[in-house]
Amino acid sequence: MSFRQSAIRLSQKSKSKSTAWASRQLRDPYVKRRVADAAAYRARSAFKLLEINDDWNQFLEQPDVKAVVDLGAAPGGWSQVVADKLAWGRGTIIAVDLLPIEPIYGVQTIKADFMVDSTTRRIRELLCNPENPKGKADVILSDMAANVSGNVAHDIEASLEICEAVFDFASKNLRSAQSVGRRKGGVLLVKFFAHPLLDQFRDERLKPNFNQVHYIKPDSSRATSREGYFLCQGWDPL
Ligand SMILES: C[S@@+](CC[C@H](N)C(=O)[O-])C[C@H]1O[C@@H](n2cnc3c(N)ncnc32)[C@H](O)[C@@H]1O
Repeated sequence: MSFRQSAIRLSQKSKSKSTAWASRQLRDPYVKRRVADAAAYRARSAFKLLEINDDWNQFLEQPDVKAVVDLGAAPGGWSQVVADKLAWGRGTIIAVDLLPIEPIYGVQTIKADFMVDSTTRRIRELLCNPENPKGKADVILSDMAANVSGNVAHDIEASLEICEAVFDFASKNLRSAQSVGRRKGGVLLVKFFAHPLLDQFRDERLKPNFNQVHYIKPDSSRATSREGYFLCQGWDPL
């Protein structure tokens, strides 16, 4: 087959792929809701956080929750949900992403790579204020995901690296259940890609250090995706 024929085949294939994507988008109830909703969230992923928060004792709405860090936040759907739950102005919300985030009232944004030390230092500086002199976070959210490469081993390794870095950050910056006086105080919600190595991460890192750890696959997360979330409540370090 000539190069031209192959190119035509490829373009037909990618056309049918993009048609399939478009028709899936049109059928997706969460995309429909986002388009129809007057308060339109910036991203479909906002519905995942709304669903998880509703299903798990509204952890974002607890009166002692005053500082939230949202990692991998662009375009800002989760931060919009958090700003809403924290009544647009109560407390500190810090959103971090490699990509720019359009301003959201009540949210401070950092455009940087979370995986470098200067970014975690910057987050800590923003968390520290007279009401929160120790600069602790009550909730840390991570929807961070590296670009999918198609190479499963590489993608799993990238997910594990992100989860480890998020856990390390949480271990230094999350308010403990004891200091809040609530068994479920100090919450980490972190996205991962399903693999036995991530189960090991949950068993060795998360379970010994939180009072409760749940595996969550929200209804609004596509069934075909390997993504899941660990919801960890009650930071109680060993
Ligand atoms: C699924 S999107 C997040 C969607 C977001 N929760 C929302 O509701 O709008 C994942 C994000 O992780 C970000 N990301 C991936 N690696 C990152 C890193 N090392 N540092 C900061 N952000 C990162 C990507 O740029 C991307 O915007």
